[in-house]
Amino acid sequence: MTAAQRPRYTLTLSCPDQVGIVAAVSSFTASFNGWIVEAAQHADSETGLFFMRQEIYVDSVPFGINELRKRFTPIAEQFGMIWKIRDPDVPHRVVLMCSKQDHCITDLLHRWSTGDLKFHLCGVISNHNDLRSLTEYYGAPYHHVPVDPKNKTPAFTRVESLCEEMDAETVVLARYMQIMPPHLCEKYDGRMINIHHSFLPAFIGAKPYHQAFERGVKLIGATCHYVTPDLDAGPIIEQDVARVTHAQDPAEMVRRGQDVERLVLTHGLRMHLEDRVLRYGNKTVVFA
Ligand SMILES: Nc1nc2c(c(=O)[nH]1)N[C@@H](CN(C=O)c1ccc(C(=O)N[C@@H](CCC(=O)O)C(=O)O)cc1)CN2
Repeated sequence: MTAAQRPRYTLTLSCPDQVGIVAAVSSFTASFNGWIVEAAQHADSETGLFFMRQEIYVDSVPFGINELRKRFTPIAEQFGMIWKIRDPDVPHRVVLMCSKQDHCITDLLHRWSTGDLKFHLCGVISNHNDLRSLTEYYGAPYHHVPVDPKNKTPAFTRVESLCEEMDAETVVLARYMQIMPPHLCEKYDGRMINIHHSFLPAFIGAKPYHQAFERGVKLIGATCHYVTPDLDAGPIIEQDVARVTHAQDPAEMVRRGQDVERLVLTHGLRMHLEDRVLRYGNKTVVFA
């Protein structure tokens, strides 16, 4: 087994900044000869918040994860931490959502099938049937939930019950082209991820490439962000851009943009799955 394959606990925390946090957490780990293989921290001067992420070899901890959490609790309480220790033996349960565009979900399904992206795929939900055969090729359950534009409530009630039945921890909108109702955004706050096909905050809403063409931009892009009730305004996880010129029409912009979208979504999901994204307000710390 290589070092990279050696299982790790992931500890993430945020708390009011003060002297002694790193010392306290690191001394805690050292007190039982815990082996820290990765550590990162950020002190945000604007909010006075402190963020930390540590990876600790599981086999260096002489007791189980429940005992580890129990022993860490007094330190967390001392510093007023919001914290989590993730068990690598418990796979991250993910539901993917899509509409008709296949470039993002194809990339996610392939990377899931090869183990490049490590998560438990609970299933795929779509408002169209176009991507059923693709999904079933990968052996994943496909749930067609059509959306009636005149009354969307039944569809999103079904989406919510499916996500509950599948015990979804994270929901990924892989070019799912419906606006999620506020109650679902709140229920999956910080656990619903979208790929928007523009370099936000430019060109929110529908048809951003056409908006970009009309504006004559020289860069197009994609943004992976957490979903909030405010459309395409949630905390940003990852972004990237690609060059365009006067010579590209909207169709070519879409083609070039799709390569950016799929990589931005994959990278953003990877950061989320590895607990590298810590959210505060409408911003994030990403310990890439
Ligand atoms: N509550 C939120 N829902 C969604 C977000 C979000 O940030 N908050 N991101 C969008 C994705 N998106 C652009 O990336 C987007 C999708 C759909 C629409 C839209 O106007 N859809 C129409 C229906 C279009 C159709 O039927 O084809 C609508 O919902 O009325 C705008 C932006 C995903 N959802």
